[in-house]
Amino acid sequence: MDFRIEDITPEEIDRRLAVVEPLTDSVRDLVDAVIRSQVSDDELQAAKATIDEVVASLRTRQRPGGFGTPYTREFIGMPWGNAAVGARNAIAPPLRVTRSAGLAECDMVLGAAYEGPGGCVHGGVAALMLDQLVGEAASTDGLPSFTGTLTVKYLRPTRLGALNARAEVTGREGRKTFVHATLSDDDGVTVEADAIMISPKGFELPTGDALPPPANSRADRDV
Ligand SMILES: CCCCCCCCCCCCCCCC(=O)SCCNC(=O)CCNC(=O)[C@H](O)C(C)(C)COP(=O)(O)OP(=O)(O)OC[C@H]1O[C@@H](n2cnc3c(N)ncnc32)[C@H](O)[C@@H]1OP(=O)(O)O
Repeated sequence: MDFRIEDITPEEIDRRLAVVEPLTDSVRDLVDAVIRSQVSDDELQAAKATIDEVVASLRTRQRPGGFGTPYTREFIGMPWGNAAVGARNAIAPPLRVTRSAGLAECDMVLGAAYEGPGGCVHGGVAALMLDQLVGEAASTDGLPSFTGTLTVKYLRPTRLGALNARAEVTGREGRKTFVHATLSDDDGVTVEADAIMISPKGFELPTGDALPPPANSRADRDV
């Protein structure tokens, strides 16, 4: 796993986020536009040529592998490639998670890019959102955890649109943390999940303190 240190200041994090967040938003918009566009085939082909040019320019200098999760010396994480929260990842809705002891919560809007059954959220996407939330709830006491087991129960179809996700720690036993999570629409819970999260053996934070909130967005940095 990539836990590299990047020795940068909070101001430099903000500066980088101010550049990449709008870019990622535009790519997100592009994904949605491609799915829902009703322009002609000629216009679609012209769009492809334009997009290919942009991709080629971005590939002139490229990091090998994934983005990883760099940390500052103050242990602020920058998981900007993360599939649920990453500031540089257009696949991420992105989730803006609020945390308190043993609790993680967020509102989100899942649009056309997250469709499984027609008009509904893909079951794997629902599991992805809940996996992130259980990870964040389990980590609020300072140690990161891996998902060991995630059991997902789909109670009824989740319509695309505005949703809320919530995860709460229900117990701890040695390195194991038990977490219950829900995904809800305006009418109540559509998906629930139970997770067993495991802290890595012998892992200690360099500071010995609780993790500061990760810097996934300028909104997080304002907290
Ligand atoms: C202020 C706030 C700041 C907040 C700041 C937040 C920042 C941070 C947020 C990050 C949020 C990311 C959220 C994404 C979360 C993923 O997506 S994680 C990726 C998916 N998961 C993985 O890839 C995990 C792969 N598996 C593994 O690496 C290893 O199997 C594990 C899970 C680390 C366990 O390995 P291990 O430590 O060698 O386990 P082991 O010593 O054999 O067993 C320890 C105990 O766990 C149990 N156990 C082991 N494996 C499992 C299992 N799979 N299932 C259930 N129990 C198990 C054992 O039975 C044993 O129990 P006891 O005997 O103690 O009762």
